[in-house]
Amino acid sequence: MTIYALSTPPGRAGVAVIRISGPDVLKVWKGMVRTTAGGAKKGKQREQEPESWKMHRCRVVDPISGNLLDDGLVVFFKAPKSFTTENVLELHIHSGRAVISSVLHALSLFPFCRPAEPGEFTRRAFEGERLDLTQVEGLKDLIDAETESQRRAALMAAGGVTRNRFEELRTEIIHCLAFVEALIDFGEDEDIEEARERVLKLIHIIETHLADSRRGEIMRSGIRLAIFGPPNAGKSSLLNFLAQREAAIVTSIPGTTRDILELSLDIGGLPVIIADTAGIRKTVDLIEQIGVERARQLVKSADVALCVLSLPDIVGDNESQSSVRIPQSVAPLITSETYLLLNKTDMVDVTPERINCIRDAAGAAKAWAVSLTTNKGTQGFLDGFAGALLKRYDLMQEGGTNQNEPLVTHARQRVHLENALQFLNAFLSYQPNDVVFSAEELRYAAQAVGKISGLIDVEDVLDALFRDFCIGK
Ligand SMILES: Nc1nc2c(ncn2[C@@H]2O[C@H](COP(=O)(O)OP(=O)(O)OP(=O)(O)O)[C@@H](O)[C@H]2O)c(=O)[nH]1
Ligand SMILES: [K+]
Ligand SMILES: [Mg+2]
Repeated sequence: MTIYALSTPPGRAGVAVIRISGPDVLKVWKGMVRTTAGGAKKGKQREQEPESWKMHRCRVVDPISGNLLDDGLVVFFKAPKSFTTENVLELHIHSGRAVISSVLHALSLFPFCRPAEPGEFTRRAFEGERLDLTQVEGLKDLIDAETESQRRAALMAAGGVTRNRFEELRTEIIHCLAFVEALIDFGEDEDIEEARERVLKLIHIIETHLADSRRGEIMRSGIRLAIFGPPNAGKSSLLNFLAQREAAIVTSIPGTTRDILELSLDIGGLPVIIADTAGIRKTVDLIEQIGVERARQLVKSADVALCVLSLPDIVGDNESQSSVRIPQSVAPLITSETYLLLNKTDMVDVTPERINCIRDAAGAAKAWAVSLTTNKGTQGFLDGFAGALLKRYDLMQEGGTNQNEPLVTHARQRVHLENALQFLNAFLSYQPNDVVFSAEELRYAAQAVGKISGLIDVEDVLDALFRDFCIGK
């Protein structure tokens, strides 16, 4: 069936693109497109196949009445060199409600045409093996990308870089398998050691990919950042500063924030889902108790935790570390990965040495000092905090290559990769003389990685590989 859909957002704009894909695209061309190219071609247009991958100036007409619907441009993509691998036609028309609906209505008059389902063009691209699943995921992520880092990662996946990296892993497993199968047929015992060493290396590579702290998945969905601390430290003031608007209520009454308030922000090009929480303290107020418990849970489950402390409340008069009083209620939530924001420097200022002292006393990763009312130090904090997040999540920033970018960006990919790892470990657990059974494990491992792309059958590749093998190896 030939399918069609408006591929641009509906509404008033310069241009709308209607995409048509399927076996009968040329019939649509003949019925609705009148190119305005002059000369000899004019009369022949109805019979000839249009020149592919070229913009043609055209009039778009109703296929039955021949009435003019709009004036625009058309491109024909000849199969298989099109997005869907089928014949594709793109009508570039004026983006107005009536223009679009008249052209869509005209398309519906063809008995062989129907409106496309959501994602159907991409599905056809997958079925035509134009895209594998990692590219389909990348394409979806590209459309959803809201920050620079998301755009870059999605583009890598959509462009096939991710696909190639998984394919390299799979090819290496298949090489190991081919090696073991050759042993079964013509085996010499020493060779099994070589196969085991190659599998060990592979295990190491896959383990490294899996030990990425879920960076790729976190970057795609957004880094979950929890702001926490004692009441009145300035947590909600911080949220408002980061959001650049009065999103949360700020008052001088301790216990103002009770529920969790979440916002999505872009910090240094990274997607961050930031949460303001209730000030953590012992309280008899039932509602506040629930808020405090929610805050504790959120801090524990967040990707990044930022503790806000009020300087006048925590420092004594003398400069020594022993004079720092980290409130009992928040101290257990501070870990070596927690960031500290020391607020209210307008009331008590601190030297950089003193900041480091407090950071060490609290056992935190990094600390900055600011005044959220006067804005002193806030730009330095923002730069430093963004830098710390970039270092933690986005290796591309540090003159990195594609190889540094996390390979796994979807939970689905992780599951298959973990399965592959199990099969490879199972291969090693066999006695060296159990070659026949252990080979099966390699086959499963290759299949597990193959499921990530969703395209290829292991047998096909094995056949192709063996064809290139010479007897004796
Ligand atoms: N002097 C001074 N006061 C500040 C500063 N930042 C915030 N405050 C004040 O501190 C009080 C508490 O601020 P909030 O932002 O509501 O503090 P919070 O941590 O969200 O408080 P709870 O929601 O009650 O836990 C308010 O009166 C703010 O105006 C600062 O840098 N200097
Ligand atoms: K408050
Ligand atoms: Mg608050």
